[in-house]
Amino acid sequence: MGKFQVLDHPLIQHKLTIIRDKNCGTKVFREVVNEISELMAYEVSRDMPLEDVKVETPIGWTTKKTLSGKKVAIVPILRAGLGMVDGMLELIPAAKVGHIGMYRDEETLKPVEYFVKLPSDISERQIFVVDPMLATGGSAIMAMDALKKRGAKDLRLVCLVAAPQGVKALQEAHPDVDIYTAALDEKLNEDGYIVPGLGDAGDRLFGTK
Ligand SMILES: O=P(O)(O)OC[C@H]1O[C@H](OP(=O)(O)OP(=O)(O)O)[C@H](O)[C@@H]1O
Ligand SMILES: O=c1cc[nH]c(=O)[nH]1
Ligand SMILES: [Mg+2]
Repeated sequence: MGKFQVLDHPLIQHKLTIIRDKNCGTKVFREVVNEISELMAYEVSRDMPLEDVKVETPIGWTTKKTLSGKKVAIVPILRAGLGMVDGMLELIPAAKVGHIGMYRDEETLKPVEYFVKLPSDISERQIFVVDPMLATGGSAIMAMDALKKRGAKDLRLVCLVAAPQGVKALQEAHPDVDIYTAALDEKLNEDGYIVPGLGDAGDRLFGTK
């Protein structure tokens, strides 16, 4: 089973509370999602492998560490995942960015895929799929299916708020995928929204309804 981790650093918890507030407007929502994503990038990259490298400081030669692992791809699930890309890129600036377009049918809550564009070497990259909300898990599962179909192997999901049902469904469908979230909330309501959650993340990021 993949790792499941709640990244509950005090700064992350504080910032998440700011965007849960229904009176938080689009500008602040977008800025704070960006800040949380940057903090999460720091946490989810903790286990990146290192190797020794020789470096000459102004004082002399030494052997120190440098990143040695796979190259990274950040893959947002459109639209809401886009809000997490810039924050991740702040810390992992050489990452390539793939896109998976998906929306949830409002009646059935089933995801509908409408766009996939990935780096050509996706099978060799460590992949961070980003999406603020893991609700029923349908979108994340379909995104992982789409990635694996195109050769992706090393997959992690980074989200802001997860529902227990979504975590369970994703773990069952893709037991190899690690899941990182800033919060594990209580449940889903009858419309498939996370309770207490933060509402419709895409609408709040982009000012739509
Ligand atoms: O776990 P699930 O039940 O599949 O729900 C989560 C999905 O719902 C939201 O996207 P939405 O369908 O609202 O599309 P949007 O980002 O374009 O608003 C969210 O960003 C996730 O992708
Ligand atoms: O609470 C939820 C559930 C799905 N998608 C959202 O944007 N919010
Ligand atoms: Mg939405």
